Amino acid sequence: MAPILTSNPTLTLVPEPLTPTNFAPYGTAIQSPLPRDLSIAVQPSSLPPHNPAPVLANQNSALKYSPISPMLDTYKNGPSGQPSATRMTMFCCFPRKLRTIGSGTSEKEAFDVRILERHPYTNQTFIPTDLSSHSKVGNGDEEPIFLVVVAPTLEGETATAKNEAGETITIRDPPDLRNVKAFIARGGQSVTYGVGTWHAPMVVLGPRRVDFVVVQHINGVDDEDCQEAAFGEGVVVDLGRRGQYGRKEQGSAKLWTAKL
Ligand SMILES: NC(=O)NC(O)C(=O)O
Repeated sequence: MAPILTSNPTLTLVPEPLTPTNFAPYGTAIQSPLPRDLSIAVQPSSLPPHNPAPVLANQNSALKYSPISPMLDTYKNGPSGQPSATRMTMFCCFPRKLRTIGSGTSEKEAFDVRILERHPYTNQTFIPTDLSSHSKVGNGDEEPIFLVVVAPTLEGETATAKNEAGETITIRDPPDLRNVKAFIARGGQSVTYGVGTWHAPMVVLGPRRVDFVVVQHINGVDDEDCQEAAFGEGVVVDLGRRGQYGRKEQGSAKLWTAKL
């Protein structure tokens, strides 16, 4: 069981659409730099500048962008000195249960963030499989989305928590629970959590399961592979009206329809 932090903040988060820019402080948001309707491999020089610049590959039938996200391994800084290896895993993530907040016409759905975790010596990439990058809006036929919840690290600080045995322990470099952020990601997007970035276990929202290929490093020492911090019901993601997952009457329809 994850240690439970003794401080219990109250915070309501309205998620933003995930973009490479707004996620940059926490890692990398990966998405195609090309418009969806580009169906021939054009000369790279005819495209807007991009970093990394694309090159033609695969008998000129592909545009290759490399590197798109780093694969970082800092286990050499871990106390055990245990060697690490690159690991590819599949996480089959089922839709999460939501809670109703408000009442009557202002009734909304909400997700309670009750736990954050981090990988202090590796970054970690979640790549959804079987998710169309063409998310539809509407009842019944919409694609699932996933919620990416992250918190900055209070570097060099400690927080008090209770472990399973009820003992008081300290968590080093704990999450800054006053500055948690939530992002909505959709098909066509992947996410790399930076080394040591606090994040919620993957949250899939919508009608069906999403399977993710996950790439990271691992050395088999529990506390070096994954650290967790649990807390009470205070951190809530406001997902808007029922079935809309953050899509509001105006403006935030962009959550679903934002172009790459
Ligand atoms: N992010 C997530 O869903 N899970 C992990 O980070 C994990 O390693 O368990």
